[in-house]
Amino acid sequence: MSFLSRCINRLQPTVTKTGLTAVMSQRLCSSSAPRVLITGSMGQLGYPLAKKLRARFGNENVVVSDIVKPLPQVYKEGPYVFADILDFKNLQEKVVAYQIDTIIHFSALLSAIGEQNTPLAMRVNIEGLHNILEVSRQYRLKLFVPSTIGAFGPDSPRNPTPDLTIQRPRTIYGVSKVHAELMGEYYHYKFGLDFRSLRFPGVISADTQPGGGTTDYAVEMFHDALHPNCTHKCYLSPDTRLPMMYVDDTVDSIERFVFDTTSDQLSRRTFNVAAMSFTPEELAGEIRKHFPQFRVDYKVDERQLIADSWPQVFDDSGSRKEWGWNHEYDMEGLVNVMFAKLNEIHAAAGRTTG
Ligand SMILES: NC(=O)c1ccc[n+]([C@@H]2O[C@H](COP(=O)([O-])OP(=O)(O)OC[C@H]3O[C@@H](n4cnc5c(N)ncnc54)[C@H](O)[C@@H]3O)[C@@H](O)[C@H]2O)c1
Ligand SMILES: C[C@@H](O)[C@H](N)C(=O)O
Repeated sequence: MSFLSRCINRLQPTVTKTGLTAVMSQRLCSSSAPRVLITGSMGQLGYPLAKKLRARFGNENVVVSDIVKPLPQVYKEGPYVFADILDFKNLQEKVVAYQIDTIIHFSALLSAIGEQNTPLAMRVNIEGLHNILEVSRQYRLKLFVPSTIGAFGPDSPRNPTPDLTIQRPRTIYGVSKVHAELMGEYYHYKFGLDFRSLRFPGVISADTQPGGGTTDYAVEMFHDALHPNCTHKCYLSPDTRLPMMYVDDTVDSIERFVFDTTSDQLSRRTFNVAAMSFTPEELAGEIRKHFPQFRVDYKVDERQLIADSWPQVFDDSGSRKEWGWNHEYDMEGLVNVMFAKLNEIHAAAGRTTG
């Protein structure tokens, strides 16, 4: 029996004619390293994750995609492709051409920007997710879709917020993320899709900027502390407590959860992950240990209402127990690493800081 016939014989009888080709090509191409497609990879999380996965699986095995034109260096590091998640055929083509077996789906409009353009947020976060789920079902891919603290709302317990509780968010971002969690779980139980999701706190990073979230103030504070004025204008009140995480922990959690955890370790498909929680005033206090002259002027705006409906402290005991999650950075570690990284970036650009 030829290799090809053996592959065809192993196909499940329920697969349709179109699906047959998809599964066949998937099996013929399987090798030890996964073939990963990251959508929305030019945002805050995508590029750091791509770097980490490429170091482990090889540059060619991690295809980064977005709808934006990146800096020239991105093209030199490995495959970068245009993938609009609203274009189903375009997604199918990328999955087939690059022999993809895993999608990390990052494309989204975040909480604050989503409120400014609800129709677009619905298209990208809901219609786009439907395309990603369908392409993953059709080609039998593993699928990771991040969720967020924003998937909870004012009726949820806020301190701590457990994995399973009331979820009635009041932003289109939160509604679309609850939808993603439920649809992914439905595809898992109905079609056997290996869907996984982690709910992240606000992510803080030095070399990539956030894209319109409610937690962005925490990133901006670091940049402002290094500015000659050493002043930050904060759109949240001084005592607004929110869960936060350093980007290296975020990337580690995804790597471990998606690539080092087997399905039978998991009792469900969606988990909270946490690292620390702080208020603007507490972060400013930690920053003042490095820059004693650092000042914060508070002028709250509409993002306060969003923050007031979100968890203050996230209970991630499920992740710690079931798949061994453990964070590395607390608030002090975060502040140290952020200033070390930002100083490197400024030095490389020939700028002085402070
Ligand atoms: N950054 C955080 O604090 C945080 C926290 C929790 C969850 N998340 C989730 O993680 C994911 C990534 O977040 P991020 O901070 O990198 O977001 P981001 O806003 O920085 O990046 C999103 C990317 O999606 C792309 N995009 C928009 N429309 C698209 C389309 N039609 N097709 C393809 N790509 C499109 C954008 O060009 C952008 O590069 C999101 O799903 C977000 O909800 C992020
Ligand atoms: C929390 C997270 O989902 C994102 N940083 C936002 O604020 O929208």
